[in-house]
Amino acid sequence: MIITLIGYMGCGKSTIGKKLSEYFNCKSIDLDEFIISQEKTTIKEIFSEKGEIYFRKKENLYLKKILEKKNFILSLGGGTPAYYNNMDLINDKSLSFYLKMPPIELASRLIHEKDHRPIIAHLKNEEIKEFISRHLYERSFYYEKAQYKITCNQKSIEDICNEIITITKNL
Ligand SMILES: Nc1ncnc2c1ncn2[C@@H]1O[C@H](COP(=O)(O)OP(=O)(O)OP(=O)(O)O)[C@@H](O)[C@H]1O
Ligand SMILES: O=C(O)C1=C[C@@H](O)[C@@H](O)[C@H](O)C1
Ligand SMILES: [Mg+2]
Repeated sequence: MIITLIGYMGCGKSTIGKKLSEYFNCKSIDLDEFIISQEKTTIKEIFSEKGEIYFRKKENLYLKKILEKKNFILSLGGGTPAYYNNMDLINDKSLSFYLKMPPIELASRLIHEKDHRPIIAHLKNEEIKEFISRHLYERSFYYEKAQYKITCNQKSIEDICNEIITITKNL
């Protein structure tokens, strides 16, 4: 079984992915970390040296490569679903879960962690909330293609993992 976790930056994909992999006793793969290890540089560097289009090409390439494997939890990048035919590939090969969070909560998390996230690094703190609201609205079209949607606001990491586990058990 492959479980993919989808959602905006800061919604908890990496954290939930690691926890679920402990429960299912399988590997957890983080697409951003996979890209960093394969390209031997940071995402920030890729964006500034080679540009976003190069990043999106590599992201699509590594996604396809990872989806050839079996039995793992995959935490996607925040933008992965919005490019190429990535959502079709994801839904074809895995059980996809959208970790849904309101922009206000995402903004309060990301305001402290924006430096290594090139999409928001240039924004002033007071601009972040509005940017995320608009960006999330645009991205939602793709995120909503996930097979399952988990409302994550006000829920603990454990509660979110339990919801995902329950869904997979009832399949
Ligand atoms: N349900 C939760 N309750 C409280 N804190 C959480 C929860 N989920 C995640 N966090 C915290 O929010 C921050 C962002 O989480 P995480 O890095 O897992 O998000 P992400 O979706 O992988 O982000 P990115 O797309 O930038 O990689 C972390 O500091 C994490 O500990
Ligand atoms: O939302 C986005 O477009 C991104 C999210 C991150 O996970 C990284 O994949 C990168 O910083 C781009
Ligand atoms: Mg992450």
